[in-house]
Amino acid sequence: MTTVPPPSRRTLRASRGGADGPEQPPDLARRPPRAHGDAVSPVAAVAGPLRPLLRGVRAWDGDVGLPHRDDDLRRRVARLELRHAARAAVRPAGVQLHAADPHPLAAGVVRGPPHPVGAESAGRPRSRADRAGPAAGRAQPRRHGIPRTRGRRPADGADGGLGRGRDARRAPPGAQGAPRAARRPRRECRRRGGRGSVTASAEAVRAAVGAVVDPELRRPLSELGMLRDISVDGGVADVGIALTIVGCPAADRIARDVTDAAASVPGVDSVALHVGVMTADERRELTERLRGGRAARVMPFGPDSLTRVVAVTSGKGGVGKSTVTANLAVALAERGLAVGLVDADVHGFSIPGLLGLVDADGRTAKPTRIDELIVPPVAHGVKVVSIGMFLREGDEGAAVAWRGPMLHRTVQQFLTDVYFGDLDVLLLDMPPGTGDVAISVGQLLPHADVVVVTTPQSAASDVAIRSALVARQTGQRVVGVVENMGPLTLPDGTVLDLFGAGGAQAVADALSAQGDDVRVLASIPLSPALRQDADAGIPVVVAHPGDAAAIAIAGLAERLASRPRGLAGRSLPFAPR
Ligand SMILES: Nc1ncnc2c1ncn2[C@@H]1O[C@H](COP(=O)(O)OP(=O)(O)OP(=O)(O)O)[C@@H](O)[C@H]1O
Repeated sequence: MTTVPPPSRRTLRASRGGADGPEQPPDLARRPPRAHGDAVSPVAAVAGPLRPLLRGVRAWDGDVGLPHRDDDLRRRVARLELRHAARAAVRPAGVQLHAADPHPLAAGVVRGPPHPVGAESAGRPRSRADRAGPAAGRAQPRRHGIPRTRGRRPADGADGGLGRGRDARRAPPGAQGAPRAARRPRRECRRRGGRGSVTASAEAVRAAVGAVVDPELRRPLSELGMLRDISVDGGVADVGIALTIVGCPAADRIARDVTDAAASVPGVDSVALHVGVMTADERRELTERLRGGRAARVMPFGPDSLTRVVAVTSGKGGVGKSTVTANLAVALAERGLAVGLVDADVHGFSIPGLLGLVDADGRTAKPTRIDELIVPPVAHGVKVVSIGMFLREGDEGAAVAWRGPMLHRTVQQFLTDVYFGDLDVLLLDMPPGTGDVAISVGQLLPHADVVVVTTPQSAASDVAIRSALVARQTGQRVVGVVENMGPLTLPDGTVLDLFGAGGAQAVADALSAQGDDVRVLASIPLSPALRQDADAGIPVVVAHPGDAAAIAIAGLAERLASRPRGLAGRSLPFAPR
């Protein structure tokens, strides 16, 4: 993947508390995240003339306003979509986060523009399933009765997806047929030379295709109910799949992986792929399954959750908290953990830019919406959500000027409506200081661990102590202090300590004196490489893993990952008599 440095990332950051920014509605699930970079969505263009017909319909389905209940209208819109898509698959102008797709779908397949979902830089170790290709993800013998160890494990889905534990509810293998109107023309893949006398069975093709992992949902297609009719006739595999939504940003990759998986089955000479779209009922069933039985809008990160929640905070702004958080998230993901990252710095969001989720034109990757569920983009193995992804196109540089209730609702929705799946670690990039968001997060996640970032300077460390004390007041546990922008060793061996030294230790000592023992977890030096990589949207732990700052961050990840979770707020697995 070629990631083009977004030169204007800094200018994209919303200024804190500016007054002229557009007030955004707080209900993110009602906002229609548009396909990334889509200048004019083909679906929107089609649905536009139908708007008057749709008026008065209360329940909206997908991001183009299709009504749930009017099936006839749905079919008409679907037919129009097909016709429109056959004319042109819209690509946005300008440079994209992905290089051009070398395997474009056949004309007529509705597809969105390239999307950084699942975006990976060249240097990032890929998940086991990714590394080995689709065939390697083929159904493995399931092991029953063996307790899962948390900690190091392959990326979501690579080890059986829904079978991962608590929220497991398996989808029926194969899915109901797609409506005829949603059928897409065939994508053909012909193998030269054939496989001699081997005869492929439809079951073998279904197993291979079903094991393909959806790059957004990170679960095998068979468990997501995305398989349709699959048959084999004389070496030709006829494979039907259903995407979750029209214009699914991951459509290209799914189609490619499915075709490759089917073609890898011995005896298959060519593959004819039919791409449809799930019905509203199927989507509803899917979102319920993804929630694992949890009611809509219920936070999955409560005290009994197995996900460790770590809020990264600072007293002062500009100490490198967001940069450290983004790199820490990637470093944890590189260790094989399932990691989510919530950019709770709503006014000063910068996480999308730091993780390469902003393209050269300043467009931020958009989450995919499946009904009420928001599927976050994935960057360097980390599922990311930020308010920057919900701003209207063209508004990315505008200020987010919200007061407490709006901020609270936004953070709450990030935690309830975004589908993170089964996470090992959820990191929150907190705004600096002790404002509304810090208090909201304290209320919503009182069992969270807190890491305090400070520079060595006393001006920063003094304020950092205060923000840690507020976290403690809400019940959160301060697990350590990170010193950033520490002394830098120059090539001639001299040491440049621009911000002095010892600030983090002072914070740790002050907090230990007033409560639990708090240690300095890492000292990250000033690093030109870290700064340049941050501006280019590539975490330094990926771009320059040998840099002293990257090594310090990797050490921080190691220390955090090996640290046991606190039991505060968690119910014990027995009842006293
Ligand atoms: N160790 C470091 N060496 C050099 N530059 C750094 C280092 N850490 C952070 N920076 C740079 O410092 C600037 C501020 O970093 P960042 O935005 O992460 O701070 P922050 O604490 O999150 O700020 P805010 O709270 O205002 O969002 C960025 O330009 C970043 O690249």
